[in-house]
Amino acid sequence: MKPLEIAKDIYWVGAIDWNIRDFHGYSTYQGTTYNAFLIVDEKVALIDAVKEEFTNDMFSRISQVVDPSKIDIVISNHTEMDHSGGLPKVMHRLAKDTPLYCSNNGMKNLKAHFHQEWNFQPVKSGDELSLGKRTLSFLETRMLHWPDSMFTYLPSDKILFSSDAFGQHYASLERFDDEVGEMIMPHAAKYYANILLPFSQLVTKLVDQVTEMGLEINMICPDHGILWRKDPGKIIQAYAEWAKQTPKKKVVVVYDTMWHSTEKMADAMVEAFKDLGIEARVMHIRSCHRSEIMTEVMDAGAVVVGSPTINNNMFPTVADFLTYMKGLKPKNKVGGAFGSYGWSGEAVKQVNAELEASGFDLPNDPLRVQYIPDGDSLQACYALGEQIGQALLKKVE
Ligand SMILES: Cc1cc2nc3c(=O)[nH]c(=O)nc-3n(C[C@H](O)[C@H](O)[C@H](O)COP(=O)(O)O)c2cc1C
Repeated sequence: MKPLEIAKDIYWVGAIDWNIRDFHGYSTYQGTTYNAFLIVDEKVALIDAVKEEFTNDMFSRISQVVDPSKIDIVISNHTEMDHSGGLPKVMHRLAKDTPLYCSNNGMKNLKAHFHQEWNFQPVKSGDELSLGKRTLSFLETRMLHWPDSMFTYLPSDKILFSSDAFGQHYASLERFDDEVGEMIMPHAAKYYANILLPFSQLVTKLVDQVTEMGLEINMICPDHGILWRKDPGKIIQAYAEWAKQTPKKKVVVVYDTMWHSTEKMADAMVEAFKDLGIEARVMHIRSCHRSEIMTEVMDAGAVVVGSPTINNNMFPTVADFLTYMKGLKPKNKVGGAFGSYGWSGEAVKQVNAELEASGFDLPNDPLRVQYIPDGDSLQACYALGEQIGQALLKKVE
């Protein structure tokens, strides 16, 4: 468990969580890392900590650089437990009056988490903190993605410690973008789609602000995954693009089914998308994790959702997905609802209402088919696919 010197006297002292597969409902099929950083100057500063159960890994790495009890300053960029969980053990090892720098909301949230009277030193955008030869500055990034979030910037080395922004859930021995190459981008996109998407307007503002400030950046150090040193501008540019939510000529067909009738309807609609030259992703909800589906939804111009009726309701997995998607507030999308039923058929209307409440453009009435679709019903599904496809093409023109 060695630390890694990422720049002179600046060390990655985080932890690798190879085996986590579910991160608050987000599928992390390649694990994740909790990145913490140590700056050794006249004063020694620790930026962020790790998830509670990885605290000993972090201490072991820190110990190879300095005695952990010699840390003079602790900085918390974000209160969420995957970064702050280790803080009580850290603070316990340090002198009682060791300052803990965080945003004002960070102070409130840390108090609400740990109920400790640490020596909080709340900071706001533009505040500076000298470590000796180096000086840190702070930039509040409220609601990206919590009220307490902030960045810490080190102008002398042009390093931005960006908290959760620009992160990815990806466990590896490699620490840098140039060591892993392009394969990291889908992980970064998934992270954006599932964590930052609802705050896209703020992302756009932040990117503009950073550009206006002329902040020079040689390296971005997020709190998860690999660090961006080869081309940090690339991930900033990707965020600027994702934040626009420009609809693509692509439709995501999301459905569940008990006896394949709703699936048959989905297949007929997909034929229409194919004939219109529209890219389609077909995702059966119990085969695809909701966070994978959201990654596909992010750049799609249309999402059509199918559900059979079960006990006068939509299928529970469909409700799960719709609730999840609604919270992530995707924008600029055409929607549609369809599904099979037996006798009362409430599901399709419910799905349609949820899509409407989530701000989708719904060019058509929802389509429901009793039991197993026949040729005419499949024709109707094809026609619905055509109409949704046309509306999508109009949107992306
Ligand atoms: C446990 C169960 C409960 C059902 N409840 C309803 C219901 O309340 N109202 C209704 O219209 N159909 C109900 N159905 C019938 C299904 O909606 C119907 O079989 C439909 O064709 C299933 O579509 P699927 O093959 O896509 O799952 C129910 C079916 C099952 C198995």
